[in-house]
Amino acid sequence: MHTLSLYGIAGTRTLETQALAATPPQALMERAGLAVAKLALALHNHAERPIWIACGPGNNGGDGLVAARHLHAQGCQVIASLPTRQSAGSVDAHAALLAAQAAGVRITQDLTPPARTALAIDALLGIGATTKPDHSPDQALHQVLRSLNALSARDIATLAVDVPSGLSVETGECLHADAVHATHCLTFLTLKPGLFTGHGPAHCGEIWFDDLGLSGDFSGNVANDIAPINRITPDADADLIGHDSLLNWLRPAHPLSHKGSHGDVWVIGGAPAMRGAARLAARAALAAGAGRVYGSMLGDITVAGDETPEFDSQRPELMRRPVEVTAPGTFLPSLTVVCGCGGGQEIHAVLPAILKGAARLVLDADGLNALGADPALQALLIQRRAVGQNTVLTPHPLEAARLLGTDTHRVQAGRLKAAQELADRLNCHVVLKGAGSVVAAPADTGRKPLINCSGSPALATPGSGDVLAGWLGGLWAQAPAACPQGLAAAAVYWHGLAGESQGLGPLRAADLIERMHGLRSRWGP
Ligand SMILES: NC(=O)C1=CN([C@@H]2O[C@H](COP(=O)(O)OP(=O)(O)OC[C@H]3O[C@@H](n4cnc5c(N)ncnc54)[C@H](O)[C@@H]3O)[C@@H](O)[C@H]2O)[C@@H](O)CC1
Ligand SMILES: Nc1ncnc2c1ncn2[C@@H]1O[C@H](COP(=O)(O)OP(=O)(O)O)[C@@H](O)[C@H]1O
Ligand SMILES: [K+]
Repeated sequence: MHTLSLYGIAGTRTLETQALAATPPQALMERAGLAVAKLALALHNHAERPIWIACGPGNNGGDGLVAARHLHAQGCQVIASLPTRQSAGSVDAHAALLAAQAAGVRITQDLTPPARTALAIDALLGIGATTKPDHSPDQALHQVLRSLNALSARDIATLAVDVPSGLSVETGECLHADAVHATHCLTFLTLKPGLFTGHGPAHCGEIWFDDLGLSGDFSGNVANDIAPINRITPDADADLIGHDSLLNWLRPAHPLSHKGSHGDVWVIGGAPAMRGAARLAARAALAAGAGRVYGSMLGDITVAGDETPEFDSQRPELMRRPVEVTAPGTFLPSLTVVCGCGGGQEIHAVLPAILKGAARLVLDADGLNALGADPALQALLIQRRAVGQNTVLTPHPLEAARLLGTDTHRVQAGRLKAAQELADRLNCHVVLKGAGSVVAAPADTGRKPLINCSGSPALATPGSGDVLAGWLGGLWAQAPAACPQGLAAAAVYWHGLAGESQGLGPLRAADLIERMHGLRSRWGP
């Protein structure tokens, strides 16, 4: 899959208005409803059991009613619930209701799903959903949301039309406590950011896309009932990271390359009791392909009592280096620094010199906490870009909240905004981790945020963030002039693919490194 544009409500509405103006009445809704019916048929494994379609009062409900008509025509047992006394809202939705009634679809105000429902279709709310319920009776809406969730909790296929009802397509936050957990989501016209970040991945299941014929068929012809559209493509709100982010990493190395051509990484972290974090980051940098990887442990190493002369006795390739950050010539241009992994309180003392000296810096974990607590360090970070030094911060949501002076809930309620705000405030690149990681660049670069669609809960395991930071450092060392946002995109996508390859259960961090390394040899020529 290639990088794809993501549009929030405003961009989607712009495209929808253009599409509506270019098509005969009801054509778009007919097309959307037909697409829902086709996917529903593919998912419907029990022909003798009913399909329940929960239809809301707007056009999302209209899509559901069109689907109901088609499925009924195919001989399926269809029951459509309209949890409102009003007739469906818009002209198109009203026409869909009349057509479904005329076709003999069973339409009821009974909000309980039929017994033995085999497939549920959530056509309650789409992009017109608001945070403050403005439509009564709310009780009815909640009852249907709960019924849909009860079905999906019993592993009954639940197909969300355009968006799982109650999920914000802008942010991926839940507008309702009972937002639908779909097993499939068929989205229309645009891919939307909220489907891929925050709660989106947990609520959408498998995501399908139908552009309703707007971008033409494979031969470049737009569908014949769509007039030539004088299209003004709105600015996308974000891009979805695709396989093309890996393009530069799928080529064999230059035949004359040597370790000196692959750059150096210096990992600084691993305070007592957290040595493993620095080792994981260093191993990851090495596996990502950095030429030479050095590691420094913070704190008095004799205190730990478990030290060997090597940085990592399991990885003799890694070189130990003293934590000497002020000596002249320390920060050579070939050096990429990964700092913070298990750094503890001790990281604070070395950060000023690192922020002043490192040409390329990945700052993670305790490095971020030190930064959040000290405005002087933030000032040093802000100055870096002006002298050609680049930084990528890799906070998880709590670290991001500390940096922004807010709480995790607020960060998660607006992940794109939070990542962008951090990038702008601190004048650096930011990877906001967690499902649907967001990679933001400072606004003056003109680059929109990216959302990662790879990944799985197999990555929710200690040390996987250290691996990401080290891997990113390892890639950056090999491509020192590359755009940090593109490198971070490659790193999160790669990391996510390795997580997906695990299936169930955690992918322990040391194994994650090997999995990421193994993927590359599998992609190779
Ligand atoms: N306009 C068109 O022709 C097309 C529309 N499409 C569908 O139309 C949807 C958008 O339709 P609408 O703009 O009518 O919006 P929706 O159908 O998403 O929702 C609007 C309706 O829901 C009610 N509502 C909103 N938030 C609520 C809440 N929190 N609690 C209770 N009720 C609430 C509103 O009062 C309104 O009646 C898309 O998501 C898509 O499914 C697609 O079929 C493409 C074509
Ligand atoms: N449920 C999930 N889905 C996708 N990615 C996840 C999930 N849970 C964790 N991750 C990824 O795993 C990594 C965890 O990093 P972090 O929280 O810093 O862990 P640690 O501090 O233990 O290394 C991040 O890259 C995050 O995006
Ligand atoms: K829906």
